[in-house]
Amino acid sequence: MTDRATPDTARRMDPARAATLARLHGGLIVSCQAYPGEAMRDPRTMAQVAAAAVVGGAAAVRVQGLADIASVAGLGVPIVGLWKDGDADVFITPTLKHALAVAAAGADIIAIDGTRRRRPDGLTLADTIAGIRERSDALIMADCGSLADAVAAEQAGADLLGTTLAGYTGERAKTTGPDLELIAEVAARCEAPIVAEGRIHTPEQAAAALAAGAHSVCVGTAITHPATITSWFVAALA
Ligand SMILES: CC(=O)N[C@H](C=O)[C@@H](O)[C@H](O)[C@H](O)COP(=O)(O)O
Repeated sequence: MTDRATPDTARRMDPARAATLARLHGGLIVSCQAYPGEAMRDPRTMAQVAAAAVVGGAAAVRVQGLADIASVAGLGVPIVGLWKDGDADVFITPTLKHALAVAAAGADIIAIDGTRRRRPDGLTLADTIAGIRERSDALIMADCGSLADAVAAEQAGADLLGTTLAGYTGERAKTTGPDLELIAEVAARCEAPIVAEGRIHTPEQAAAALAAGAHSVCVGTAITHPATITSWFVAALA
């Protein structure tokens, strides 16, 4: 059985990147994102939300947009950065150019679209990862939507495999909670550490994601999106 705490990929890594990976192991990544037009969409607000998450024990934060990434520097935890751009299917850090900008803004881990879909700049995922490696020391997290994506992303050289896009690409049903089946399938097939992400709404679901084989767990909405959380309560009262 693979020792997922120290997979081969981490053993081959330089010490700084391996240390960042080790800090995430068994930990909670809190995704702090506000969406276009929302009241909390302000880098200062997101930095305050991220700071509160760190006080609560977050092992890392995940933030969207170059200004937000820069605003969380100095929190003392690794930053997973992404840049959502465009209306096409591939919108999470869709191109090499976006990825390099995310690294330059201060991300320790660049979250990129990790699917097998065509990317807007025409590069393959492997080309994109190679281009990032040439110019940046950041770790690379592939946001995947299926087992086939995860297998391909690992082959392309991703350091972390996220289940972020499960239920959003048409390859998997959108489960009510986390896609635990996918986490287990990826854990059985891949050696790279898995970040369980997407629709994890309770501490019990977070623990179940780890038990299914995830290396770490990323929670967004249920911690940092008050409009949605409020709507859950309002719906329960109806
Ligand atoms: C699909 C997509 O665009 N996911 C985004 C990725 O960064 C975010 O909108 C999610 O909030 C994040 O993945 C965390 O997931 P959840 O909010 O379900 O805990």
